[in-house]
Amino acid sequence: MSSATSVSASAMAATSSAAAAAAPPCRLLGSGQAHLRLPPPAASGRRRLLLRCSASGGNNGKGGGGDGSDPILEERRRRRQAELAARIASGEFTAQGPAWIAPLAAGLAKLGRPGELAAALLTKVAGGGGPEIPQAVGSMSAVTGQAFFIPLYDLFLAYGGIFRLNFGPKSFLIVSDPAIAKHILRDNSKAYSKGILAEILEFVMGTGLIPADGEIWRVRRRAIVPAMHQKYVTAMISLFGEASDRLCQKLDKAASDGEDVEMESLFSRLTLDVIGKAVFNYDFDSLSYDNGIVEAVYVTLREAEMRSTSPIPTWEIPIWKDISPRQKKVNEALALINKTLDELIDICKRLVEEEDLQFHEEYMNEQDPSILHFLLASGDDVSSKQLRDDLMTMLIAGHETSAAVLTWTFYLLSKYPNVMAKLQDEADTVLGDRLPTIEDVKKLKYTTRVINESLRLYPQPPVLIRRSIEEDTLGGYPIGRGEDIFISVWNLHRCPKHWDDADVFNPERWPLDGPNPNETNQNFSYLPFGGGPRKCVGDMFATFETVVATAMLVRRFDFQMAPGAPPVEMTTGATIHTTEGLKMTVTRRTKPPVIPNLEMKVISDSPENMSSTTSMPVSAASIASGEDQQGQAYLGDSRYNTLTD
Ligand code: HEM
Repeated sequence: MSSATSVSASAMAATSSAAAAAAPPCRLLGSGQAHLRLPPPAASGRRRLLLRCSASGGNNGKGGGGDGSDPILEERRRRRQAELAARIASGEFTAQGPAWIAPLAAGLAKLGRPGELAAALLTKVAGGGGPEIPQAVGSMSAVTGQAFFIPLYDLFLAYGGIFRLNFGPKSFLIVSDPAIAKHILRDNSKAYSKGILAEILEFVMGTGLIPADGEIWRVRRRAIVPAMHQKYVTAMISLFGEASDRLCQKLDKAASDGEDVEMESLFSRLTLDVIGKAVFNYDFDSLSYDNGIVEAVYVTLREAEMRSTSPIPTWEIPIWKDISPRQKKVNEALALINKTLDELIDICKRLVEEEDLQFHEEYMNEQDPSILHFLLASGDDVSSKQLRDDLMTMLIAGHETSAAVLTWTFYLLSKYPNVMAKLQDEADTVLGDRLPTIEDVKKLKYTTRVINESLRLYPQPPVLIRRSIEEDTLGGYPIGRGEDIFISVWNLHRCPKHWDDADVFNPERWPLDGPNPNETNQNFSYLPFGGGPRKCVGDMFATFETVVATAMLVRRFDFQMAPGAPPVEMTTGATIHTTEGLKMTVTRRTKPPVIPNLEMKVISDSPENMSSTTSMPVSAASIASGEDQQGQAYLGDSRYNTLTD
């Protein structure tokens, strides 16, 4: 078990202080040995329905792929699940108090120590009132020992699409219902901020697009999204191909030398190299070297993860934060990254001044197609600090996510050889030995479905975080301001009510000629890139990137779990990591003859066959024009301006 994924007494103690109101989500759900007790759920119709779902075969949140192929993991998972189920059934998790208690207690707790005591007293004495939002209170031992989003699944099956999770005076709403998710993310998004997420990411992303709220977010989103226009994404295909080819060369050597490879770290390097070039035209070349800047990026990323899972916010302790060797290292890393970004911004400014290109909607400098170049050429009136925040945000957002998608895709492929064989057939037919073009990518339909399905089983990130900044009604329950909310994408993507064989990796569930699955056509049961105005700006980029890498790798190699590889279990940072890496044996494939498949059709460009912003050129065009396929605009349009005004 990773200490990063359980909740500790100190974490809960931390949550009860004003400082900890700013604590990161995983830290709060976080790590340790404390005991969470959740109340018997209100006997609502919804809960009974979901309990039936559970009996129909719900998940499990097992480590690894959910295929039951590792008997040790399976046994461990079964034991945990049985223990949690027994505790839920015993009523240990069910609070009797009315739902207004927890928000009131949370408010009191923010008033300092006396408020905390009053909150604890209130929580203790309140009981027996008419149950409203199903509540879970108490100790956390039942949910320790695994990534924090996993036990939330069983609680969801027991308590329903919205329930409250209380730790002492701190409480969270856990949302796993598509209609409620849609309401928060899209229909009433103006009533929600990024809350805890913004607080924890501030040190590294500042007011970049992910943590930013309100006017800053609106202005920055309007500036950045147009940079990812169709021509840009098309140009990126070559970049994806070249970077993937460098990884192939590395694997080729490993195959010759008979060495096993740790694919998770290689995918991380692949996507770092890609995003550096794509965002600010910097070649980290991390697949070849470990230079200072690469190390600085990883120090910063690990720090962000540590802060989101640590029970004690040591980085906030006066004096200690200045003398701690760890914080010193982080500060040095950040200083180096900032210096490098400042230099890149300066170089790019000079290039823009010298160039003779007219700026237009699909402006792109062929030598430097980066987002930074587009922003500067567009005359984006922004401070260097804000520009750095934006670049850093995209570096992180577009790096770990894509790496995690590739890691779990290859893990799944190692467990499902029939899928791997179909994938290889498609790559042989479409690609041969060429680097992919945009036309090829459109033909890699099965590969796209494999990525769609991998993202269903392993959403990155597994939870979305919001805080209510206005009163609202969720699932029929009134909620106040200041509620911290976790939308469990993991639960949505594995809900047995919505998915047949929810835990099975089955790319065939998405017909090849059907629309590309997205939150709109799946009615918010499928949210791989979020939804509403805060939807991922890099969805199409990331889909193409992972499709190209997957197709090129399986075209050249067979992948198997290495003999004696550690079991693949999950732990969380911002995305789902493995606990001990993904150690694989790669073998060169003997090339089968390429038989052209005349049946192979290009994915249609017709709007009804497209995702809202994922995947294909129509989508790119619509992003450039600020619209999705439903004609809803995502930036710079009156609808979302109104929402954020
Ligand atoms: C497979 C890879 C990726 C996945 C699964 C992914 C997923 C997501 C999700 C779920 C969100 C919504 C977060 C929320 O609502 O709280 C998001 C937002 C975002 N993503 Fe991605 N992302 C990926 C790749 C990328 C790439 C490559 C970039 C940049 C090039 C990027 C940039 C962003 C940004 C800037 C936001 C914030 C948008 C806003 O708040 O307006 N992402 N991403």
